[in-house]
Amino acid sequence: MIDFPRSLAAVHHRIDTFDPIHYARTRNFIDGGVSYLSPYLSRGFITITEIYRRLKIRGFSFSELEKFIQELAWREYYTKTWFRLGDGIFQDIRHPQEGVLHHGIPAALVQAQTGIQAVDSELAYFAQSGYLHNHIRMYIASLTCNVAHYHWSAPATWMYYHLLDGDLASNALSWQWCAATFSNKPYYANQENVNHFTRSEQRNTVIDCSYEDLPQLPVPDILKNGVDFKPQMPHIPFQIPHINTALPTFVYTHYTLNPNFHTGEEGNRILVMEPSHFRRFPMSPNSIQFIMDLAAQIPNLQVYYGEYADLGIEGIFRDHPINAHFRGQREAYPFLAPDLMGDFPSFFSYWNPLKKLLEKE
Ligand SMILES: Cc1cc2nc3c(=O)[nH]c(=O)nc-3n(C[C@H](O)[C@H](O)[C@H](O)COP(=O)(O)OP(=O)(O)OC[C@H]3O[C@@H](n4cnc5c(N)ncnc54)[C@H](O)[C@@H]3O)c2cc1C
Repeated sequence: MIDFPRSLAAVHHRIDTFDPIHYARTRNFIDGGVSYLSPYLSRGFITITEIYRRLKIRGFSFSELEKFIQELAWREYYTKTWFRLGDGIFQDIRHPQEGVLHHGIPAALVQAQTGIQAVDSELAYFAQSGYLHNHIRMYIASLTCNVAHYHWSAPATWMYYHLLDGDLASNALSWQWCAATFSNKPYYANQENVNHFTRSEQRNTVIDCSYEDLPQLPVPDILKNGVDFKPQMPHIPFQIPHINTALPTFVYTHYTLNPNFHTGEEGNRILVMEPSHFRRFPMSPNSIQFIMDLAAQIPNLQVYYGEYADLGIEGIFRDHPINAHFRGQREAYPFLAPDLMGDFPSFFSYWNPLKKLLEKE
């Protein structure tokens, strides 16, 4: 099981030993050279800009970095879409999901019994690991939305709950991309594809057929039984933070938990975890513990489990859709190219101009 260390030094070490060239060749394989940086990115503990700078310092050319930066740009694109649409990302974006027969989650997912060994072996310890390879996430979404015809929303909530890298934009929009409510066609993977990228040789599963036949399949019996998802509410001790009103207050959220934020400046530091948010978008005890462990790396950070408005302060914080309702001093979100503005209706309408700017640097 992959380890996610909590210290900033360990995260820097992970970036500094990452091989973007090997990544470009192998990222789609279950044993490929992926970065395992997503939990830190989702929590804002490191930013894409910081990663990019560290890789540039190591002397990689843009073409050597391109595949990895392009993947990071997907995260930026999804974040930008969240800024643009707000809560609209939690509904079918372009058009309703076609052919929906079920709501809820296939019980086979929760029980790790889809019959597809490469998927089940990852699902079996997903609640402990808090991580799934991107291709496994895509297989799960294909199976759930396009083979078993469940609406994407409840399965996305279940996956988000367990992921240490849970990011509402990357999550909802990736599910919507697979379910074709945010893309042009549904994503399908058959057993041959699963076997290739997971280095397995399984046959006779519910998806062991051609790409012509896969969309026509009746819902496999093993995926018919749906369950409702019953998350646990986080247990975070309620504490009224001590605030020195003579000093500025730096406000963090579980999406903007950056140790470099106004580092070295004197001030109050408060991580705001809003119960109203966690009731709507629950996270597992493991994910909450991960947030607490990262928060502990920031000196003098007080954890406040309560509503921001009830603090009665106007803090200084990094702009993010999660804190759209905060009052105070909003500082720019650290995008790779802060001046690149626009609506970007598709990923490539964002990536093409971004690539041009980065190539010039
Ligand atoms: C159904 C589904 C749900 C997902 N839910 C989340 C989620 O809640 N949080 C999350 O961070 N990512 C999510 N992803 C995207 C992606 O799977 C993870 O970011 C990636 O697997 C994280 O592992 P890594 O850092 O080792 O990836 P790497 O392959 O090393 O990628 C590096 C970084 O690029 C970005 N990236 C890579 N692939 C994608 C992608 N397909 N979409 C968006 N960004 C990408 C991420 O920031 C990632 O950390 C989801 C994908 C799917 C298909």
